[in-house]
Amino acid sequence: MTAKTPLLNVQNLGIKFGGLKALSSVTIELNKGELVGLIGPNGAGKTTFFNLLTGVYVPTEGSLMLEGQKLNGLVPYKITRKGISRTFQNIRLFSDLSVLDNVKVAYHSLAKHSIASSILRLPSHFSGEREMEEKAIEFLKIFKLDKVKHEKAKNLPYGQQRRLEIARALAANPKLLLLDEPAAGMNPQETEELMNLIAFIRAKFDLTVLLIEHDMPLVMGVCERIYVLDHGQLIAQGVPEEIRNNPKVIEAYLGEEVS
Ligand SMILES: Nc1ncnc2c1ncn2[C@@H]1O[C@H](COP(=O)(O)OP(=O)(O)OP(=O)(O)O)[C@@H](O)[C@H]1O
Repeated sequence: MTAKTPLLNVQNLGIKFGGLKALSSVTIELNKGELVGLIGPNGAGKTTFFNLLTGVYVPTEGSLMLEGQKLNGLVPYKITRKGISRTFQNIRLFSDLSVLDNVKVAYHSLAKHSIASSILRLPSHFSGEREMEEKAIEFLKIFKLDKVKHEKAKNLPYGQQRRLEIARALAANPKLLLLDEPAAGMNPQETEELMNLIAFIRAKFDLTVLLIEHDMPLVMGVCERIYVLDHGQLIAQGVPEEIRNNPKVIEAYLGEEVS
């Protein structure tokens, strides 16, 4: 990758569902290390964009490149291995597994020890397991979840479940982390803590982050740049101050306050 190659390069991306163009000609570039927001009114196409980036949907137009490598047509687990992880708008944890196991599952997808060594219980299986557990616990400490590591995920309070989802996404060792409304349902104090946590993990893990969020103070406070979608099209991009004052953005939100 040359210095000028963006980490993520999305050109003229689009998808149709039957007659509906859910996304049309979307061009977005993210440079390594950036923390960027993706906003837009309900139904604008934000989650569809994440689903295209992660291989859940296959684009009907345009291209997707990560570090200069084409992602179009790759299945989700291959895209995870290439370095894109996500969280979901509606939390998707393994609710009956422990907090620790939820994070270890993400490691298993990347594990060096083979399935054969696991089945045969070879020494490499045990050292792999130990290493995985140690790393998982390290992550849980960062997210202040180590004390509840043996709890079932479903028994955690909502804010902790959201943090666990991010911890799990990070365990897959992404270059690009996609967060889909991570502050949804959080109270103001939890939201503030989350903002600080996102900034912290970006620096610590050398991440690039793309954040979908309806909480405008959060987006404006934490993101360096923002893209705005409306009816499947990109209507604005810029630094928070430009977005706040952009008439197209204000109109798209139909009088909703962009504070
Ligand atoms: N699998 C699908 N089949 C048909 N239409 C779909 C599908 N997925 C998304 N859409 C449509 O695409 C459009 C964009 O939806 P999307 O969920 O991406 O919006 P969003 O910006 O994430 O909205 P919200 O903020 O409400 O989550 C909507 O009209 C939605 O109904």
